[in-house]
Amino acid sequence: MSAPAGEAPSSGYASIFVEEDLSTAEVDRLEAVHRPLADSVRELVDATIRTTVDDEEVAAVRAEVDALVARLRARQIEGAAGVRYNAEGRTWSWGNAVVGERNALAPPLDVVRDPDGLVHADTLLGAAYEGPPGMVHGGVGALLLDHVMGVTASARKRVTFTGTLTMRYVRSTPLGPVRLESRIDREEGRKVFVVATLADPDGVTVEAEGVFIVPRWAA
Ligand SMILES: CCCCC/C=C\C/C=C\C/C=C\C/C=C\CCCC(=O)SCCNC(=O)CCNC(=O)[C@H](O)C(C)(C)COP(=O)(O)OP(=O)(O)OC[C@H]1O[C@@H](n2cnc3c(N)ncnc32)[C@H](O)[C@@H]1OP(=O)(O)O
Repeated sequence: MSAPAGEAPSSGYASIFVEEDLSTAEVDRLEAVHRPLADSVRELVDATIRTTVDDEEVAAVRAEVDALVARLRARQIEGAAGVRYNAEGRTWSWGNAVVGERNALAPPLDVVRDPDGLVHADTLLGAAYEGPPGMVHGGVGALLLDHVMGVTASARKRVTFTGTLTMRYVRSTPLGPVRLESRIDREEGRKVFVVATLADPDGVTVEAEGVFIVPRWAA
């Protein structure tokens, strides 16, 4: 996708960075209403994978789930949730694949930025994130690292995009509690070099390096 220098691409990003006339209190209130629904759907995903109830019960549950989907679809937005912000500088991206408050596919992940520049997040990866038996899918590790590293690079509210991401899978990551840690290594012009790790309780399982770029149109 290319755009004239200094402008956001005309399709795609420009239309998803939307300013909305919604107070921060109202955004917080809506999140408090919708987050528990995503939590329940996350439970549904886990239960769908692990259930051993009989065939008739599976069919009956499916009918109920289909009915619930129809109720939610009674009123919905067009397309994806996008990235929105208000006049107070509050941003929200409810569909984000890693931290979307309404996204049950996203593991519950709170990203914390320490004053010394360390960005970290703890989460619990269950059956829905499996790759090798009992282990975290390599792509899921990359997904979480990409996001946490992107947040790290986007310090001071600048926009960065992942340019190049390199992973070294040191050993398999068992499903269960994991911790991500990330920090800026150095900066060169619009390029931000970030280093990060994914770890289980016994130590580092994946080492990552990434080049995150402030796009020409956002510089
Ligand atoms: C993504 C949504 C972000 C939402 C942000 C919202 C709010 C902001 C607040 C907080 C942010 C919070 C969280 C961040 C969230 C998530 C992280 C997830 C990140 C992603 O999920 S993001 C999606 C995947 N990502 C893409 O979809 C990128 C597609 N791509 C492009 O959009 C362009 O390709 C771009 C922008 C990469 C470059 O375009 P450009 O025109 O600006 O670059 P240009 O050519 O001028 O190069 C300038 C210098 O970068 C070097 N360079 C160029 N490309 C490189 C590459 N790929 N690797 C290494 N170095 C590269 C050149 O070699 C030159 O280096 P030198 O100056 O030394 O010569």
